Amino acid sequence: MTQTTAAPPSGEVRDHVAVARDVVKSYGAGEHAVTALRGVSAAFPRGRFTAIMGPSGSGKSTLLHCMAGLDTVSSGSVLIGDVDITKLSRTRLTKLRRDRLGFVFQSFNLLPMLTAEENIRLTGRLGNRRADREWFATIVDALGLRERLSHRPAELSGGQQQRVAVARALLTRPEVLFADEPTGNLDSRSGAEVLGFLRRSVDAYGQTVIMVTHDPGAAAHADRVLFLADGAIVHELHGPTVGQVHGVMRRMGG
Ligand SMILES: Nc1ncnc2c1ncn2[C@@H]1O[C@H](COP(=O)(O)OP(=O)(O)OP(=O)(O)O)[C@@H](O)[C@H]1O
Repeated sequence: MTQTTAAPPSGEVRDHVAVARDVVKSYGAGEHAVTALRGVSAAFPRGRFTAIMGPSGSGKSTLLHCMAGLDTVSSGSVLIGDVDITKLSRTRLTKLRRDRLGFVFQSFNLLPMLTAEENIRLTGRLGNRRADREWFATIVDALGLRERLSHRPAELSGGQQQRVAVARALLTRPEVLFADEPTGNLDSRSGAEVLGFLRRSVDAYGQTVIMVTHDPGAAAHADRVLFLADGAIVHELHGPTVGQVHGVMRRMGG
């Protein structure tokens, strides 16, 4: 197995909540085959915010989906904690996703007939213990949703709907929150609110966040930015500024 500097030796896996090892992903077969990931290795530290950037078609969403068990890999492995999810049966993978991972997508994916509160509680796995009630209240207040809990999605702005989706994703205290273009459908002010909350969830609650974005301003909220080009990680920034992210994207032609 080839290993890049981005992947830790196996003894260090416990410090990384998610690890990709030499992940290859091809779609289709024969002359129509497209290789979206060409042996990507990357480790995602616990309690850190990582952004994934790169030109359109570089493999960002494919990497996120493979890391989150939403898509299969062609070869290589993906660890969540110490579990290689590429080896799990479909049933066990579904359970792991439900129990240990959270998801936020560009489209908010709320159920239109349910209120904001019902959408947030949708996973149905929050008990009525005091700690659970307090966590629900903490998230709702931090996201400014207290006055909106009885509203249906159609009665909420895009930014409010995405905040409901973020609340739903965080309610189960996932080991990793995966976000695919979470601000892609939002105006810049609503986007900044959602990003500010993701940042606070990392700083205040130790949340691990892995986010795909096109937006250098969004990526600058992260602790680290990985840059993909043509299915491979080609650059990495720590403590990125908007200007630095722009600079790398410009050099990549993105
Ligand atoms: N289901 C699929 N079937 C066939 N090819 C696919 C599929 N999904 C992605 N691809 C291809 O894999 C490559 C990487 O796609 P991916 O969506 O991961 O890129 P991306 O960097 O997220 O792009 P964008 O920024 O435009 O969303 C592209 O060439 C894309 O056309």
